[in-house]
Amino acid sequence: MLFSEDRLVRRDASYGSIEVICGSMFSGKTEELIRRIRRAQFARLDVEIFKPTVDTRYHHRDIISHDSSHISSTPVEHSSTILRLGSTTRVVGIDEAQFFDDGLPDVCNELANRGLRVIVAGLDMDFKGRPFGPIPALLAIAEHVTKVHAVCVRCGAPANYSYRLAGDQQKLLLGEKESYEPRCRACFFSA
Ligand SMILES: Nc1ncnc2c1ncn2[C@@H]1O[C@H](COP(=O)(O)OP(=O)(O)O)[C@@H](O)[C@H]1O
Ligand SMILES: Cc1cn([C@H]2C[C@H](O)[C@@H](COP(=O)(O)O)O2)c(=O)[nH]c1=O
Ligand SMILES: [Zn+2]
Repeated sequence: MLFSEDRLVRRDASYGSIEVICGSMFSGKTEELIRRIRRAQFARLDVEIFKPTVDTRYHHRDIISHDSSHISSTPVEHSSTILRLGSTTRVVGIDEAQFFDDGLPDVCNELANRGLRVIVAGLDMDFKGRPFGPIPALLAIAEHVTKVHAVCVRCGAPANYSYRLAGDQQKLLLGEKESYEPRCRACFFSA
């Protein structure tokens, strides 16, 4: 089902909401985040977008999808910095949220309680299939959750796992196709 924004048009509501877009690598999280942000911009709402400074893969500032869509963002070290928003900001986008500290859910709650629409995108699982960073807590407190799927590179089924090709065991390993493959459950666990 396509995500519907019809319920999000009440501009005078005193409370906002949290939306989470999650899934594996290559599942379209960033594309979906950019799509929602662009629609908010078409509605002439002030938007601010953040990403963690640790994600410097493609560009220092921009958020760039695997299909080269891009949008400007502000890299921040710590989630609390996101609270220093402009007073006219109505919509906040956050990409690669799995890399943020555990304070991110509280930050999102505070923004939503101030009346902002908060849209968060991030990996729900790491390369071992374990919940990743603050994403599980965000899934619990979000009003709206969208899980998107890539295409399993082995069998073509919907993929919800990010299989790491490299042997490194540390949680943080930036990369794309040279280091990771989106895989379905069967292909992930039978590797
Ligand atoms: N195996 C795959 N399954 C789906 N999309 C893929 C795959 N490999 C490459 N892509 C590309 O990745 C794009 C999604 O990129 P992106 O939004 O950056 O994903 P994510 O943020 O979830 O990693 C797709 O539109 C497609 O062009
Ligand atoms: C699974 C997994 C991923 N990463 C890194 C690899 C990429 O740089 C990003 C995810 O980017 P995407 O926009 O979702 O494609 O995260 C990691 O560091 N550790 C992992 O376990
Ligand atoms: Zn598969």
